[in-house]
Amino acid sequence: MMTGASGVGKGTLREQWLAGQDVFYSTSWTTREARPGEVQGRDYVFVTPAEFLEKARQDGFLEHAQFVGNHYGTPIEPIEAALARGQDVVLEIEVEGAMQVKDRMGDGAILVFIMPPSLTELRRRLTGRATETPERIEKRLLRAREEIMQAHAFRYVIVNDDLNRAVQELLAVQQAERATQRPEANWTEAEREAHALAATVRSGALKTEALRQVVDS
Ligand SMILES: Nc1ncnc2c1ncn2[C@@H]1O[C@H](COP(=O)(O)OP(=O)(O)OP(=O)(O)O)[C@@H](O)[C@H]1O
Ligand SMILES: Nc1nc2c(ncn2[C@@H]2O[C@H](COP(=O)(O)O)[C@@H](O)[C@H]2O)c(=O)[nH]1
Repeated sequence: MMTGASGVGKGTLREQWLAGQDVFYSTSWTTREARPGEVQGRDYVFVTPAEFLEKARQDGFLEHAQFVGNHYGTPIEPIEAALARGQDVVLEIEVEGAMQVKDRMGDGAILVFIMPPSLTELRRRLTGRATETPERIEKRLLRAREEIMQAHAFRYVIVNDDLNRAVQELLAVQQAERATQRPEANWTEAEREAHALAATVRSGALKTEALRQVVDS
């Protein structure tokens, strides 16, 4: 599961990371307006607040959260169906929902936080994407500061400065996590290399001071 601030590049990374892979990407429900070019059922299931709240009342979400004035949630049924088919499931969600997944699934969920190189760069990316008003960009950046300070709660932290390197790190995490389900003696050389690379992006040694430097930069 990928989490991190809005505009850090989660969607961009996900497209490159999962290209050609047989995994299930969970399409979220949201109450926000569709942006030009977004397609109902592909980018999101766009619903009214009443429809969203009814689904939540029926326990139809694995997690759900409010983000800058809108509801977002991961519908549980498609995930259960994908897991029953034996597919790995990928979520791309904000931090409050990611915390809910962590609480609910424990070690069963592989949690990756995507970190921006700096808040200045995050602002540049949100502005460059041109999907939000200046006011909404400021609200998303405020939320980003809180989200970044929680990065250490996730198993891996990958900095999305160089996109290609970040994709390689995501692939390594995926390969390493799959390998750890088998005895180490049976790992291939590629799995050993992936494990070593994944170890460099474990969140274990992350200090609050380092997170503060990102939000102040
Ligand atoms: N490594 C990178 N270097 C420079 N620009 C990047 C990089 N990764 C992504 N971007 C750009 O940053 C912008 C935001 O990326 P993207 O939409 O993938 O973010 P996101 O985290 O999925 O956002 P949201 O959570 O709001 O959906 C896009 O314009 C994208 O092209
Ligand atoms: N908790 C959840 N967060 C989600 C979900 N789907 C997307 N998101 C995150 O919301 C913000 C804003 O998204 P945007 O499309 O309006 O830019 C971003 O961080 C998304 O990753 C979800 O199902 N649950």
